[in-house]
Amino acid sequence: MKLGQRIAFRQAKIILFTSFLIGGISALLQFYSDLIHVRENLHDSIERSVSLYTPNLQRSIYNLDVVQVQNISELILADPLFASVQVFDDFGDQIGSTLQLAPVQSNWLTNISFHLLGLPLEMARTIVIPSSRERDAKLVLKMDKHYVASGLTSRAITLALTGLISTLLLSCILFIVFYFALSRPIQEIAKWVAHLDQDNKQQAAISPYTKADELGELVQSVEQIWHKKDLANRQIKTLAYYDTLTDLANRRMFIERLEEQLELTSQHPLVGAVMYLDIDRFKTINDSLGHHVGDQLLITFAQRLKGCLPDGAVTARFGGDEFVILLPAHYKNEQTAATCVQNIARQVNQLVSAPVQIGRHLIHCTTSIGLTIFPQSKDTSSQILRRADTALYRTKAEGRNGFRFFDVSMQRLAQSRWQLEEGLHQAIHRGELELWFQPQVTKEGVMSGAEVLLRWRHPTRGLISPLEFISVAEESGQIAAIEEWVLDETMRLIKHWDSMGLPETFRHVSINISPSHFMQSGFVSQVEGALERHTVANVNIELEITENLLIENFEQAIKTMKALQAKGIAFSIDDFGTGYSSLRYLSQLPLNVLKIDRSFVAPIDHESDETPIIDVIMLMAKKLGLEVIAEGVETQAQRTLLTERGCRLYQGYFFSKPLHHEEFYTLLKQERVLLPT
Ligand SMILES: Nc1nc2c(ncn2[C@@H]2O[C@H](COP(=O)(O)O[C@H]3[C@@H](O)[C@H](n4cnc5c(=O)[nH]c(N)nc54)O[C@@H]3COP(=O)(O)O)[C@@H](O)[C@H]2O)c(=O)[nH]1
Repeated sequence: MKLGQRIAFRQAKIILFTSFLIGGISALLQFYSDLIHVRENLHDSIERSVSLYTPNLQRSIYNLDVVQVQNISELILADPLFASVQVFDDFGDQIGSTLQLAPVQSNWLTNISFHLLGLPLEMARTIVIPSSRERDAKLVLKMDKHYVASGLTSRAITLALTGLISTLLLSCILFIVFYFALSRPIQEIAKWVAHLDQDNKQQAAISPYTKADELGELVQSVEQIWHKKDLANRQIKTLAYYDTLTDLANRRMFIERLEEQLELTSQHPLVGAVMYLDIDRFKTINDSLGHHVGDQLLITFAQRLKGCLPDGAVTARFGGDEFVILLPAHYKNEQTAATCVQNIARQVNQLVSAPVQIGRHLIHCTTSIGLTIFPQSKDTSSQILRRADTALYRTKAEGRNGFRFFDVSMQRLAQSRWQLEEGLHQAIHRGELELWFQPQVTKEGVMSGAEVLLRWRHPTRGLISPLEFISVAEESGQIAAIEEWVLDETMRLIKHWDSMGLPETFRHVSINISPSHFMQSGFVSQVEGALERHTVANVNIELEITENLLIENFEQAIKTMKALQAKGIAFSIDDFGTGYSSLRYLSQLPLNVLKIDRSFVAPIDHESDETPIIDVIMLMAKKLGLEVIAEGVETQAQRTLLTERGCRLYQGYFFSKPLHHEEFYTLLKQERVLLPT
């Protein structure tokens, strides 16, 4: 900072100016009062001298005693006030005169002082002579300018000097007092604040001023503001680099660390690894048990992960249930890295699979992991992450709860999956989704209902099976929108067919519902909305759900089912027999139909004896008062056996393959018996 800008400098200037102004004014006042006083004294002295000698002078002039007159003149001149004395008689003749022998020459200072005193240089006094009638005698006195003014001049000089010295002294004292009381503390506070601004924590701890005055309050306020700012800074840093839910690193921090590792591997022949993982069926757990339970599960998952990783590993959460682990480049070669990473992944799979108690829910979850080693040629952080993510998808596609290393063929699969996901976003709006129906028939071959099966007529790839895109829709969160379209479109079609006429034997239509969609909070109102938009009078709507969904989310499922049952919706369990449902569970659910899974029907032809399972299913259905439908019936032998076991409804290629809705309606209108001849 420049000297002129400093408070102390400006303060010194103000003090000097003020002291000089006040000192000057008081000196002038003092000088003026001295001037009045000196002037009065001079007048008195002159008057005294004149009045003292006037009677003798009068007498001497009257007596024409020239010698005496001269003597008196000299006596008057003895008074240093006068430079010369002249006496004139009543005839105007000078009869006495005297003057100083060596008068001191006056200078400009005495001239000014004399002028200020306001005295005439020469003054004449009348001396009355009693005998003379015509005129009076006269005493003419000339002032000694130097002597008369010297008192005032020296007084003025003394005043000016003492004023100057006292003003300078006062200024110095004031400056020192103000400097130590104000300027210096302000300077120190300013220095302290400047260091605070550089986030200097040590500096913040040393208070520069502790007195309990306004500056002390200022320092306290600054300290409080700094602490708040420091806290906010730390919060911003935490938000920028950490995941708030789990306290793990976030994507940004992970990428920075990964790039540091890439830098390291470019200089040293070392190998590291990245693990990409997610919790299997997390979306279903989250949607069905609520976000609070989902959050608790993520926190527990994060803690378990941290507990089983080696020192130096960076664990991050990228969002949702996506976790990524960086194993730093410590390994000497790819082989060692792969073995270690594999062991860690196995450990993670095991640890995570231990059940988690959250409130009253005991949650069993598993994890899928994708692994990759780095560096590979011209690796970047995003390429490494993409490789690990691709390997994760492979793990999921191959049945979840495990781990896979990335290989090149996965890249192609990931590419095509990504294309599917992108295309699905547009499929509804572009009218690429189609409804197909597969007849469900009685043992007499009469079509009593149908299952709605979705198809995607892709602009370049042709007809795509739901087997290919339903899992993509589930994983990318598009399933609810797609199935909402299926619900709405099915009911619209049924209403339309009903208005054109439907066979009386055709009584129900079943629609597949994905578990993650079924467990969403808005599901009931979605179905109600579709029912309201398209009142379907003569055909029952049946929703097909899977066993595992019911077991995992029993309370929520039962609530949803009951709400929809009240609106006339029926429920069937798809793929029955492949899950773990018990009689106790099933008896509590508002179910209507059990669908025997294709995997129990197919072996009938190969003489493998699955009939005990079919018998048990039939028995369970009977006990629970449920209808049974066998799916995947392809041969007469299968049909015969199922009929013998008491099954009355069938679905399968033996009767009809799924048909485009227009073709299906044509078939339906024919009211044909669907039995191959
Ligand atoms: N969540 C939703 N899932 C849906 C929806 N639409 C279909 N799907 C499910 O996709 C899976 C594959 O369906 P798809 O390719 O249509 O296959 C169905 C039938 O074509 C097939 N089938 C029927 N009979 C036979 C047969 O005799 N042999 C044989 N090999 N296959 C046969 O089975 C599928 C129907 O199975 P299921 O639903 O279990 O009754 C499938 O799992 C569909 O559920 C949708 O809108 N949402």
